[in-house]
Amino acid sequence: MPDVDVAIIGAGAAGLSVAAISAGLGLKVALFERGEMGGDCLNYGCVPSKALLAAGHAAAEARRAPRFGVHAGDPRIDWAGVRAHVHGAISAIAPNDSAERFRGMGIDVVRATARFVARDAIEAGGRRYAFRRAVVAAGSAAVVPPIPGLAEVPFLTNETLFGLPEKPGHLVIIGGGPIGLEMAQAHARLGCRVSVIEAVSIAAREEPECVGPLRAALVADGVALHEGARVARVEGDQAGVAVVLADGGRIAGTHLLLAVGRAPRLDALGLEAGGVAFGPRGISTDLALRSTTNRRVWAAGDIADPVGLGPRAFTHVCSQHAGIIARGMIFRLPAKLSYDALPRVTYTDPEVAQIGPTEAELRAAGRDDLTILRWPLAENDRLIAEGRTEGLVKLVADRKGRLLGASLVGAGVGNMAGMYALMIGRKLSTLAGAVLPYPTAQEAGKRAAGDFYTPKLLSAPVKRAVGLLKYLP
Ligand SMILES: Cc1cc2nc3c(=O)[nH]c(=O)nc-3n(C[C@H](O)[C@H](O)[C@H](O)COP(=O)(O)OP(=O)(O)OC[C@H]3O[C@@H](n4cnc5c(N)ncnc54)[C@H](O)[C@@H]3O)c2cc1C
Ligand SMILES: NC(=O)c1ccc[n+]([C@@H]2O[C@H](COP(=O)([O-])OP(=O)(O)OC[C@H]3O[C@@H](n4cnc5c(N)ncnc54)[C@H](O)[C@@H]3O)[C@@H](O)[C@H]2O)c1
Repeated sequence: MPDVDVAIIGAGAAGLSVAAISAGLGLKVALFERGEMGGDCLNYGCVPSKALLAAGHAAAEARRAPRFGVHAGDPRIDWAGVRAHVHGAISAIAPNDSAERFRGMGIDVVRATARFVARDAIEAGGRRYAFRRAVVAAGSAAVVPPIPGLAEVPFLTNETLFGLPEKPGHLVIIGGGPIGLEMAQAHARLGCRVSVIEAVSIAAREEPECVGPLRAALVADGVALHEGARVARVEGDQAGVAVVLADGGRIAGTHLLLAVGRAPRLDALGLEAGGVAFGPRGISTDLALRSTTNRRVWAAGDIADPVGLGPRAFTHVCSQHAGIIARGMIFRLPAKLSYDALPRVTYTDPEVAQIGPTEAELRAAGRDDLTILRWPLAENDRLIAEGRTEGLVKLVADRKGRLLGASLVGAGVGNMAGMYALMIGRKLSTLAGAVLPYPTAQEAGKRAAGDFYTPKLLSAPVKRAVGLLKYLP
């Protein structure tokens, strides 16, 4: 007889979502967490990084104010105040993810490391829990690459960066993906020297047309970008730490941050004992997020490696996964994961948002029926009024005008991502015909969508028809 209906390993965004749904539907749930409730997003990820960015953006706004005729002087950064804001944001959200709240839902929250000891049993805190179904939501951690010398120098990851008591004098960041870039801009705007060392090019996954404005903004913020740079080794330096490049270059700083990607937390899970197949990218699942080898087990969040799609490390993907698991595991309905309309936003200034695939990804998948529509933000009245005209909206549609992907760059464009996520697969006429409030940045997308129909609307047959219609009474 199983002890619990659902056993969940990990109380991050994914595990908490599955736990709340399962308990809400009356199932007996055990939730295992060895670290902080709320996982990465709350404690070491989205929340502190966005809070730090908010502080950096506030400083940048103060520096920008003279262009409006407003002179507040150069901002003074009080690092203790910045830290208080970051940790205040975590504390304000923490009750939502707390053990007390989840115990209040009737969930057995066990603060211990959990591991499979059989295909239908988990051990944690010295107790064995036989389960009907299990969900592995153990997340991912920062990759520590095999760079010579790294073991001998102090370095930061997302788990230690936000706990740093002192303001870094010169933050050297290895990796120019979303973590590296968000943290580079936040620290630069808060008065730190920042260098980013990127092996390929910054924001390499993003639409190249969107990366240009971001690169220009980072350089304007004073971030030293070293793209196409190969790290040969790291070593101690009188400044703190130095990164030596393969071309002989040397970048010395006070602090080193690693932001070179994520690896699934597969350690300590006893996946072999559970008969749960996994690979270097995570737990192998089908598109219903069910383990390919143990049909009692599902995976959710960063640790899931669904066949053909691969892992995606976003908090909103965790809730998408929870919905898929609820459908398949609890309701026994067909469930199939798709990232066709998945949004993602890098919260730099300007923000970069991608909804669905990029043009390059669609072309690589063999799509040759694409219509590309662009609208520069320089022609948007609201952004002109606010002095933030850099950026663009780029829409990729099929021949019939159905939206396949959208790429945005500009101030605050992340707030528009939801609208495009709803638009994926729909005709652009929905957006072109929508009545949007004036003046808003969203109008740029409506104008881009409208361009799909303009040539048809102004065609000779339509003009002829209008010519005849004018004679009607
Ligand atoms: C700096 C940074 C910024 C980010 N910003 C954003 C953002 O703005 N927007 C966004 O959508 N995403 C963002 N992300 C990604 C987002 O944080 C992750 O996708 C999300 O937190 C993953 O949630 P999860 O539940 O899969 O894993 P986690 O949050 O890592 O939770 C897994 C939990 O499992 C526990 N655990 C692991 N093994 C065991 C075990 N054996 N027994 C018991 N417990 C165990 C861990 O302690 C952990 O608490 C960011 C990430 C980082 C690092
Ligand atoms: N705003 C958001 O939604 C947000 C923010 C932060 C993180 N995240 C999630 O976390 C994930 C991880 O972010 P990340 O930035 O750590 O990883 P990433 O994989 O997105 O980027 C890592 C970068 O490091 C570079 N790199 C790797 N090894 C290197 C080396 N030895 N020297 C120099 N450069 C090297 C890569 O070329 C790549 O550009 C993201 O993919 C995303 O899913 C999301």
